[in-house]
Amino acid sequence: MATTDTVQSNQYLKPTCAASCNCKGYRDVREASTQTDTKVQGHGPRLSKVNLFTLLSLWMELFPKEEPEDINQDVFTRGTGLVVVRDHKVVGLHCSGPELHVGQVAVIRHGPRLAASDLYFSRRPCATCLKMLINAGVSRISFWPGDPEMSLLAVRPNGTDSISQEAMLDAIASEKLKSNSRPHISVVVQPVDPGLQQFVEETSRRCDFMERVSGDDPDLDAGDFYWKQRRRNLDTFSEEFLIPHEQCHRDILTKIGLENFCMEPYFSNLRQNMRELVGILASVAASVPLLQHGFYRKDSQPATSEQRQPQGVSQEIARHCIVQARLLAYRTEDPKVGVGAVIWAEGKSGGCDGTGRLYLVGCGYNAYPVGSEYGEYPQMDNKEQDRQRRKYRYIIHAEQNALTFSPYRSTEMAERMQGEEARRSDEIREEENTMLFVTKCPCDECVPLIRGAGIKQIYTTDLDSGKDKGDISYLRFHGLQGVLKFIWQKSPLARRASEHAGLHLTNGCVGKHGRQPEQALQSNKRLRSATNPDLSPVC
Ligand SMILES: O=c1ccn([C@H]2C[C@H](O)[C@@H](COP(=O)(O)OP(=O)(O)OP(=O)(O)O)O2)c(=O)[nH]1
Repeated sequence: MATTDTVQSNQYLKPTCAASCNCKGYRDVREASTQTDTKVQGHGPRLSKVNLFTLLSLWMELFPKEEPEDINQDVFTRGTGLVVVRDHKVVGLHCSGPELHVGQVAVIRHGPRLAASDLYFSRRPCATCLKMLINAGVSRISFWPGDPEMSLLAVRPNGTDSISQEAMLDAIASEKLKSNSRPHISVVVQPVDPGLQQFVEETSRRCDFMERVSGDDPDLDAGDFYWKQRRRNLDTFSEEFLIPHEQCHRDILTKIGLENFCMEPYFSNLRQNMRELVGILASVAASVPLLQHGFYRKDSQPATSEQRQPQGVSQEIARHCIVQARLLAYRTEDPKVGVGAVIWAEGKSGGCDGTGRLYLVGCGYNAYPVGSEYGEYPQMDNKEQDRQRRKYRYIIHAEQNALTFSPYRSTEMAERMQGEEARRSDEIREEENTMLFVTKCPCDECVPLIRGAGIKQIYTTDLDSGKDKGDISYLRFHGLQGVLKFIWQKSPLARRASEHAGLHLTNGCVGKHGRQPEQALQSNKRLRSATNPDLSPVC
């Protein structure tokens, strides 16, 4: 019989686990959610670590596919996203491959390193994956409580049978595996901080990427444009991740052993939390609209031997990775500005992952040093006041965290590896194309680190480039040699069209402070007809 934890006083759903799960529940999860996770004073609401992992898993399910969809998979198997976490740090981002389910991908990619990992799936994994993951010794398997990987919602093409025999057998087998397994297999969807949804909407609408979009087109009603993007995302993501009919959702939960969630108030709270998280994903994804903009090299870059380096990933993949970084930024500890960074590398051989040859090297957000008690360090950014009490000397930048927490750099991992293997895995590989995706122009402190670490390409916005803010400056980025810079800007095609139409364009150095006042932008509101997204590779 399933167990159900009590509900918190605010009537939000407390994370609960299904039958046979002996995890320590909410306390366990809170412990997993710190860098300094106490409520930050004077700070916007924050995404909990668990919800960040959950959102990243949903987003990974939507990773743009370069290969045609797998012809072997039937309509009942749904693509799934996965986040692998060790020591509370993300060490793998994956999605189902052309031939393999994402759980199998994780076993192949991480092997024995999966032991003691926590896995966050965008769907309840099928029995085939589950048995291998249990065998690999993972600590926890958490999944989004929607339609499972072996779909219970899919309809046969001829419409005769709504639930396949296979899916039912799989649900039974998964339950059996769960009840006999050591790892905690559960649903962990935490309540969203009050005000977080609104905070994410506002900050997404005004983030550097949107600033650039509105700065490039003074006639654009940026607010309206953003809301339309968000609405579209919300419709798509809701269809993908939510189950509109309550009874249908209850049926699915019951079939996958989560009948405890079907009771009130847990059921309503669960659905509310799921809706809020999908809303957050829709807002963040709307903040990097590919319609006329994308990541392109600056015209002004001189043609050098740099051009012999491998060219970049597709616009869709670049945007996907930047959205990952924007999600990470909602874990920031800076009271004013959140920054997120992800580093991906392109392996030499073809991968079994839905990400193709790309694999995660590291990710991070700006925060105080690990283990800090919040309040130990100054958080002030008022430039008029005492320099000793400002935040700048203490905050670890997003790129710095991403470089520090590479999956292969944990001490435990290094101890397990020996000799050449340890040496190679401990550094960014010279022969591979390693790419940094960061939501803010790298500052002068980070530029030499990026080059020194062997990053080959950067995808970012350059709104702050050229600025000297006293405590932090952005003067070295454009002079950074030997690293290809793909800057968020209008596509060359859209730029030419705008130039023809005589539109004013911001140059990357004007930045957000050079933008026209909001009021001026609001005048003459007119949504320019959106051209087709430029789907060509970045160049
Ligand atoms: O490459 C970078 C640059 C900055 N940061 C973080 C560090 C710090 O937490 C924050 C500072 O950003 P910013 O320059 O925007 O400072 P601000 O406090 O927002 O100042 P201003 O209001 O002048 O823009 O951004 C990074 O993580 N990576």
